[in-house]
Amino acid sequence: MTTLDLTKLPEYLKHQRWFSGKAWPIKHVTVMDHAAVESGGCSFSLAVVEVIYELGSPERYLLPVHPSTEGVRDALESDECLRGLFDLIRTGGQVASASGRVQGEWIGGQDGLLALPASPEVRRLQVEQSNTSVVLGEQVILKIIRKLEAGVNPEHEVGRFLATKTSFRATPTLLGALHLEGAAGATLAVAHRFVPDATDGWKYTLDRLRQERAVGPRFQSEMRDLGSRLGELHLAFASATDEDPAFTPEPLLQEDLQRWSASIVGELGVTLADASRQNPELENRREDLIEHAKRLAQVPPSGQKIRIHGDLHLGQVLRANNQWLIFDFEGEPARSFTARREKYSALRDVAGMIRSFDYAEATVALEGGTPHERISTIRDAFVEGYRQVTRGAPFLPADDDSFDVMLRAFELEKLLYEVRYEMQNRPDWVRIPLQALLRMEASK
Ligand SMILES: Nc1ncnc2c1ncn2[C@@H]1O[C@H](COP(=O)(O)OP(=O)(O)O)[C@@H](O)[C@H]1O
Ligand SMILES: O=P(O)(O)O[C@H]1O[C@H](CO)[C@@H](O[C@H]2O[C@H](CO)[C@@H](O)[C@H](O)[C@H]2O)[C@H](O)[C@H]1O
Repeated sequence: MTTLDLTKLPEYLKHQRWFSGKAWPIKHVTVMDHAAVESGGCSFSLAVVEVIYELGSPERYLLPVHPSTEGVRDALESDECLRGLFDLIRTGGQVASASGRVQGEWIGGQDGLLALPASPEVRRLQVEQSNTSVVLGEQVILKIIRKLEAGVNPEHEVGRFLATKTSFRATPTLLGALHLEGAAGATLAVAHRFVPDATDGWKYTLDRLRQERAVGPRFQSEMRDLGSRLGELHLAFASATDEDPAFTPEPLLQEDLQRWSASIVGELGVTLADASRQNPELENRREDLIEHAKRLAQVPPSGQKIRIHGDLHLGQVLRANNQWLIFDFEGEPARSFTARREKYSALRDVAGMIRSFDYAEATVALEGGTPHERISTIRDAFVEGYRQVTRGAPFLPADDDSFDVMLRAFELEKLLYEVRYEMQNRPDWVRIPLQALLRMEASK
């Protein structure tokens, strides 16, 4: 691309909030594909660049930019350009790129456009994010993905499946997306229905825990509802037919249990080696924790593997109009798209949410509040709601013992992921999963 001064890009990238390679020396940046977009009164370059580091794997980023004398300027600072990108989505428009094309996709039908003016107001979200999200006309939330992954984007794939193939509506509906087709193919942006006056589940739960010394009947019933919504989501995933092979349930085999168990044992080795330096007490728990992980391999196989949320925690649910909505189907950011799209036991999501209750209680305790032992009540209410709607579902283990052993093993797996996540991202928080590891009761 002639108009982009590639020598200026390393400096530009290092100043961007969403650029995750700030700590690594960049060898060079190359353009994989680019398009000249002229839409909604704005013209800019939409480039996909590959950043090659001195060490480590290359990364791809989306750069919607205006070439300028200093190098480049972010085109998303302009409301006109944001509206231009959204226009491509809502009109299903396309623009040729150097080696493929940029293609808009609208699945929201005419209803999705009702009450949305031709030139909607743009409101930027005041959240620290690794993507850029804006609200358009208070109706649509448009997320422009900054760091691109090769392959099928799970957030788009899941949102599309739920919106077009199921009756599950406890999620902000996917309205459309923008894709780059061709050798550097990737989903560049997703548009969902914006839910006004929503509180995220993390804030909502912290407020409840700050206000209530004991878990009152209302909070308990809300947690039961949360469990039921998750159960309904899993029923929706499991309803897939052969038309959607990426979603159709598959039998859960002994070798799946063995593979998952071995992977948790491996993660224990790596994670405890690092974490024991911070808390040597962990070494005394090693054998018990390994036993927990190994019990997973001994469960008699029953049930199915299905698509799951994959990174479920309280920050991935919204509370609006006294209802829970589940969103953000991207999966765990540290895993590849292929790994995030794997079918798994549904209990992995149940375990993820249970871990989040512990985080919420620990956060309130760290603020100076005394822990009130409320977690088991919340957990029981959540699991009860889940079990109520999924009773007899073919994807769940056939007996209660297997359910319990599998759930504990997945809690351990999530705990280990959290220890690694916190050590890398928020070292002050690592004590939350570490304390939980120390508390995990000996395997029976
Ligand atoms: N459809 C929606 N309606 C209302 N608020 C939303 C919606 N989607 C996301 N949000 C808000 O925007 C924040 C960031 O969205 P998210 O999809 O989690 O982006 P990211 O994956 O970049 O973190 C969420 O924490 C939530 O508060
Ligand atoms: O929301 P993301 O998809 O980026 O998920 C990542 O970040 C989460 C933190 O924001 C992290 O979640 C962990 O902290 C939460 C509290 O902030 C807690 O509720 C979760 O239970 C805990 O796992 C998540 O693991 C990570 O993938």
